Amino acid sequence: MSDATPAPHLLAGHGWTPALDALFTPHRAAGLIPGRIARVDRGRCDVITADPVTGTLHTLRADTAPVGDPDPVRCPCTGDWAAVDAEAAPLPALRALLPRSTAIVRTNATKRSEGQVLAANVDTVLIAVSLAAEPDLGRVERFLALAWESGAQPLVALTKADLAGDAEHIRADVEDVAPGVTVLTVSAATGENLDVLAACLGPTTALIGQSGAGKSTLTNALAGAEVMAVQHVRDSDGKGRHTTTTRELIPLPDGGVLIDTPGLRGVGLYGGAEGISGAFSDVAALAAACRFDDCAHGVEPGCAVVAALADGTLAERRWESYRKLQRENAWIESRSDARLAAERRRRWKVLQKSVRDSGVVRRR
Ligand SMILES: Nc1nc2c(ncn2[C@@H]2O[C@H](COP(=O)(O)OP(=O)(O)OP(=O)(O)O)[C@@H](O)[C@H]2O)c(=O)[nH]1
Ligand SMILES: [Zn+2]
Repeated sequence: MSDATPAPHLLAGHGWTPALDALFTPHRAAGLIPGRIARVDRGRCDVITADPVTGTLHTLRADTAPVGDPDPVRCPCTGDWAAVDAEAAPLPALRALLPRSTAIVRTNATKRSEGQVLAANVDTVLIAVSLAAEPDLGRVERFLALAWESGAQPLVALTKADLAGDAEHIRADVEDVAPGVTVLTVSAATGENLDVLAACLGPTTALIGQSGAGKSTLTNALAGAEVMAVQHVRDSDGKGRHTTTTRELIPLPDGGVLIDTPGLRGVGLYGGAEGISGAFSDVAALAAACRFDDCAHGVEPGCAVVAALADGTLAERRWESYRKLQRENAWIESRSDARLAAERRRRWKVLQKSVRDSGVVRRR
């Protein structure tokens, strides 16, 4: 090195930042090393660490028990940064998790009042929606609310564009329900827009969507390698189905990492008030323009929502979709663990903000 600037940290390509480095100081003093969790399964995880002597990255198999928590939302997950005790015996162990900047949390599919973290410390939430059939706009809105709630920037990829008759027309419809979000048509089969998509990704991107949306195929296309198993269904008997079951952190050729998540059947929001406001910023703006602050958008005079529904500026379908998500959120927030989790996320956000405001800025 001819100049005095320090070499970037070996984990910089995996999202390590000066802000995280500052947070890590006490752990470094305790002889621990930083690592990013690539996958978690049954009390163990794969954690990516850097060896400063050899200048190479290593994936360690580590024990997650020391950072286990009765609350599943606080348990280690893909994307978390951990303080790793590499010398622990019989195997390396996680000693602490760094505070999360963002987290995609949905309600657990089996225990509805419990949260499940799909990915942590994500900058971009890439929502894959297949164009093989007409997209369900309500489901797209639900994914968008989940994405906005995480604290990361959503991005929509309409996949399998090669199979759609009028991809541009559908894209315009989806864009209408996604204020503030870029919506791209892509095809892993033809390569359409893959370069544009790659340029839109943040340092860490999590890919979410329904099973069969083409997430693993897109991951492979973006990674430029066969890193994920793709569904191959033998036509005769429907057997031989391989779908994504674990989350993996995959480095991308132009820098940054991608987290593929298992296909989601249903997306239950988990403390989604901010997410719903983000996904429905147009509706929130209308509601703010009503004459009365406590307008119930029914019979009140000067209701901007009713006026927008009457003149068609706000679609009846979208208004109903908004109200449905709000009702669902009211129910889930009435559950104490969800409420506690929402409070905790607010505290994380405040902490992250104070880290950002201290002048050490995250790469965007
Ligand atoms: N024609 C076409 N087919 C595609 C494209 N991308 C994916 N597919 C097909 O869509 C099917 C599902 O793709 P996957 O990548 O396995 O979908 P997934 O979202 O990862 O599914 P899960 O792992 O179950 O969540 C496979 O048969 C792919 O070959 C595309 O761009 N064009
Ligand atoms: Zn109103």
